[in-house]
Amino acid sequence: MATLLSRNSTASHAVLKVPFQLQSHTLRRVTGTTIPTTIKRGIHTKQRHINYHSPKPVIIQSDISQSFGLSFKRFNSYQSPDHHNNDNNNVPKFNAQGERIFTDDEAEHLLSKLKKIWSDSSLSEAEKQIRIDSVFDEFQMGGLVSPSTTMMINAILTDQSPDAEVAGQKMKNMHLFHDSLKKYHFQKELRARVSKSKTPPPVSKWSVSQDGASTENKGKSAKNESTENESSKKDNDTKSEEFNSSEPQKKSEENGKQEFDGIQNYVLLIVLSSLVFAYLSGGGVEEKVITFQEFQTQFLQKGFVEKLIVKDNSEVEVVLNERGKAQPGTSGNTTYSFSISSVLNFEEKLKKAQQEANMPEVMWIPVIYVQTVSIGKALFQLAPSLLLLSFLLWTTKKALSGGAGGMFGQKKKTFKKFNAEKNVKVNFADVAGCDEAKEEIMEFVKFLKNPAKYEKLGAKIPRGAILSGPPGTGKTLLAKATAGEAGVPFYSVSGSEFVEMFVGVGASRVRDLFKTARENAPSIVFVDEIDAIGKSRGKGKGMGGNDERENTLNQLLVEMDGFSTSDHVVVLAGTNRADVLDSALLRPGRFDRKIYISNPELEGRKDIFGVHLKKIRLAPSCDLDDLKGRLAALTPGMSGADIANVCNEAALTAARHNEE
Ligand SMILES: Nc1ncnc2c1ncn2[C@@H]1O[C@H](COP(=O)(O)OP(=O)(O)OP(=O)(O)O)[C@@H](O)[C@H]1O
Repeated sequence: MATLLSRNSTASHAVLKVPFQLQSHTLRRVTGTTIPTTIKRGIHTKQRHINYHSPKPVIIQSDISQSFGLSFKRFNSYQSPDHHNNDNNNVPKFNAQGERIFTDDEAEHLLSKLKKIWSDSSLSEAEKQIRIDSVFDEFQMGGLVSPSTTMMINAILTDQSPDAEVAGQKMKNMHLFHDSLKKYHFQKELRARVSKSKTPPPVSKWSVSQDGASTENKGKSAKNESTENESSKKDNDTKSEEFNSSEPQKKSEENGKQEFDGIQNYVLLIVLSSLVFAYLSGGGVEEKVITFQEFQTQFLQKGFVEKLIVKDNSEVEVVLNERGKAQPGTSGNTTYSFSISSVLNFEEKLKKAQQEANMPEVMWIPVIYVQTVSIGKALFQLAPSLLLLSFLLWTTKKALSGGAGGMFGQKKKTFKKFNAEKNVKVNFADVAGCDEAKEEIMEFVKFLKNPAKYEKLGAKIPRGAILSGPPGTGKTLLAKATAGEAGVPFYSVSGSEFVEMFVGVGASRVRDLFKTARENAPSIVFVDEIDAIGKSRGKGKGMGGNDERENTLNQLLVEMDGFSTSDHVVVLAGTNRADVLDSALLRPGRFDRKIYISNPELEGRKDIFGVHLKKIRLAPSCDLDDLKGRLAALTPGMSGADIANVCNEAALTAARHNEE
């Protein structure tokens, strides 16, 4: 019989050549009004032939399998269902090749099940496919070019149900059936490959064995291979007669099989490399921005869109279906997106576009709305607040932990680090003159050396002494010599060091100083320039009085009250202005000894010259006693510091004149 219908179509990735041979009762329906137009409009069909009573079998030839590198089951010839099957309707029927054959009722039953799933809008695409897979399993559905598929196509084309009478519905059912079946077999093939890869690999023909088994294996392997090759060859020969383009696929299968065995050891490496590469290259996803018109003409109208994802109401991502992804020029790694000005506007345009494409409402593209939270974007938005918060936390922490230390590059001043001397080398011999002062302060030395002697008698040693007098008279030197004589640690700090711009810092330092002294008792604390903090309180109020200074003084008073005589800490303080000190400081129980050190008299100056002239090199002709007497006579009113300076200047002058 002559060809009933033959038509070339250009738009298809899966080229099908479909000569149909239909049963006579089917052909009667096919030759009616519906079928030819339906066939003409079918996609995926490049060339179709419907042979009326053709002696040749029905052949559907597909290169879909090549597209996926899969081998779908084929059949060689269509034979009558009655040929090898019994008449029991409940028993599935198979042809001579073991392929499933449907009766008309079975095909219609399967179709009705499929239609029910396709039209269930409550299911996602993935859920639909899972249900379809189980239905196909139940019916033992054959491959894309099996008799069962032919019968299903026939059933779709000759569907007499009312819903199939809608214009274009049969064509859509064809598409849906084709897609579903393709996915079903694709999954099946993948599962088969995975299970195959899990089985232990056969002994390689070139594997080395210690015993003779290798030869046998080799022989077996070779035999199997030759058998396989033979059967493969035979199969090829048979197929080459009937399938015009089966050769490339067969080669691909053979090559794939060999390579699969050969490269399975490298799969893990490749997967890992791919993952690393994908990670480094941003997942290998290429993003393409398109216009709405491009989306409409290149994707929507061609039926390549599975769904649309509207992100943040501003961008639409186009998710392609399998056919769309398989199109030349597109790839699974490419995402297409376009921008929208407003969701309403977009919905209107999409609706219009789908109507223009004559898509029935049930087939309209599903649209999903998502709100994406970009970490980078969120961080960018929060950055100013975070920065401000961090700065506040940092400054607060600094102020609390070390006072002002660190905030403007200052480090926390610890008395241990800067003004702590545990082995003081200075003693009273280094302090010349001021014998009265030495006598008075000697009492502290004795107490610190042997406190038990005083405590036994119930005597309370004075807590502290204020050394006052003109600058450079040796107050600090005397305090240090006291520690040296007593052999106790000496902690000294200047009053001005307590005063900082931050509230609470001075008081905190006083606490630290006394804490350290107590921990290392017996010890001597020396506060130089105590007038910096110990001025009478209340003066200067109303003119920006220094509350911080008063806080520091209060803390000093508290600390001096706080330790008992058993703490064995003596507090000495130096000042040039004893008259301005707060009376609270000077009361008994605090600085109850006031030791005045004036500029040295003649004898005192003579002794001081004696101390400092010893440190410099004198001319051999000089008599030290004579010299220091004469110098003392020449320097009335000079302080100890002045005398030390005179001696030093003399040494410098001698050095300048290259004296030896
Ligand atoms: N009596 C002294 N014997 C030996 N050297 C002294 C004497 N008095 C002062 N000097 C010398 O003068 C230097 C300064 O002395 P010191 O710092 O003790 O004076 P001060 O009274 O504490 O001064 P200020 O009141 O300015 O703090 C000492 O390092 C020391 O070399």
